[in-house]
Amino acid sequence: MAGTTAKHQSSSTDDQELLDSRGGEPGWIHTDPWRVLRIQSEFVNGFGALADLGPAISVFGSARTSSDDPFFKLGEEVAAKLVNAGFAVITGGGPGIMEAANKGAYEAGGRSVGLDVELPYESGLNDFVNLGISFRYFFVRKTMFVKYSQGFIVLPGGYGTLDEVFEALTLAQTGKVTAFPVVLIGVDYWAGLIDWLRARVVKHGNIAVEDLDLIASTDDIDLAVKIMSDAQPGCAS
Ligand SMILES: C/C(=C\CNc1ncnc2c1ncn2[C@@H]1O[C@H](COP(=O)(O)O)[C@@H](O)[C@H]1O)CO
Repeated sequence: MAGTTAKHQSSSTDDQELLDSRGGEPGWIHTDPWRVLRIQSEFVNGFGALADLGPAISVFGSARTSSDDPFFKLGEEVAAKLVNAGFAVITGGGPGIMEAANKGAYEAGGRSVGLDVELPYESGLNDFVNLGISFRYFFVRKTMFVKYSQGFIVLPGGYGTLDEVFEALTLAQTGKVTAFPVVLIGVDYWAGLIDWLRARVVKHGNIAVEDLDLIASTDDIDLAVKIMSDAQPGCAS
């Protein structure tokens, strides 16, 4: 079987120790209040490192995309175009689409940010990050993506990518973030999901039909970058 599944891992991470203690050893439960200090320090480090980043767009997508996949090239190209449009590029700092976007941003001479997370199977920051921060906790890192970017561009991916998409959509739907475009690159890849949202989720009344407008889907990376630029404060178009 391809890939790595956390349940088969013996090494633990701070995230796992915090979250995965159901019915478990009281020792961990008693240390959780103290863990708050460590979590706090992650927020402080992240806020400090990213405070002067300027306009930025996060680019997401599969950690498993290989460099010969056409979406890897698209990830590079869209990141380079974001840099040329005046944005820094933020990714999860890992392999696959993250590496593609960091490569595109780095080679275009832009800020190429990697927000890495401690995983049982370490991959570390890719070689194209020029501002890297490592996090122990997924939820701290996720705050940084939303707080320090003005929109998300999303290439094909799996659970991690879907989590990032739906977090942004939930925050936009509930008004926690405004003017926050989410553009999915790869019309064919995403069509099934968008069809399902329309045919089932809207139909059952679980989202409003207007909530679909929070998502754009295109194969045109120039359009994706334009959507990001047009959503910026002060943009006249
Ligand atoms: C799978 C492998 C390494 C994983 N390394 C990661 N490093 C950093 N960020 C990651 C990693 N894996 C997932 N993420 C986050 O989720 C998104 C991709 O998840 P998906 O399930 O692959 O779609 C990505 O945007 C990251 O934020 C070894 O190859």
